[in-house]
Amino acid sequence: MNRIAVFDLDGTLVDSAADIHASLDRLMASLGLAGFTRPEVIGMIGDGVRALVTKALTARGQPFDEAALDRFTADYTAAASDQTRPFDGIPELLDELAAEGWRMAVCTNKPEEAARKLLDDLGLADRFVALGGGDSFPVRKPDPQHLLATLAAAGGEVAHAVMIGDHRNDVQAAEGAGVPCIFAGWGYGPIAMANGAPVAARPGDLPGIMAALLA
Ligand SMILES: O=C(O)COP(=O)(O)O
Ligand SMILES: [Mg+2]
Repeated sequence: MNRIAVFDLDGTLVDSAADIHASLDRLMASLGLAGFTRPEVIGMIGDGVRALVTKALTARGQPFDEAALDRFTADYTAAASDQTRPFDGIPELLDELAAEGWRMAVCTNKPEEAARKLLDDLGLADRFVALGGGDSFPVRKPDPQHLLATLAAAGGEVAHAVMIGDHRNDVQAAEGAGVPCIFAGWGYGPIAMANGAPVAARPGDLPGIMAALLA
């Protein structure tokens, strides 16, 4: 049996809000616009960088600006691991799953270059057999093809896969792909986004729930 766990990144594996916040506030300051509170930024994470910058500019009454998005993406990619760390219990979880023979992949709406650099900087890159970023394929979460393409790149099969994420986009992508999903209760999305999916309160709860879902 070739069991595979597909993880979301922001709010699931890593606590990345501080670096996203810092980068976004640098962009806003460069445009002469007011920054945001941490809860406001967390509420804008989940749909990728284009959506993030669009929401931020809209909140300040500004139209979308492609050059601003490019500047944000470059700034954030360079700074992605300044303050970002794995959530408590994640390194141990990845060790445990690897020891149990799980293969692991990442399916994130973060741009692939920033996601790869972040996992490299945190020493986690070699844990994952594939990474599907927000710009790796023509579509991204909540489109199930993002998850299915990541699974295919990892050599995994729907029947032996579990998705773990903290946003409705993760739950919807998994549902559309026919993959069971576990909601990361420690992440950025309100629990209501689980929409009936089992909720793990902490990373250490995952192996038991994952095994039960694939039993
Ligand atoms: O970049 C985002 O907006 C969200 O990224 P995630 O899919 O890893 O949570
Ligand atoms: Mg997330």
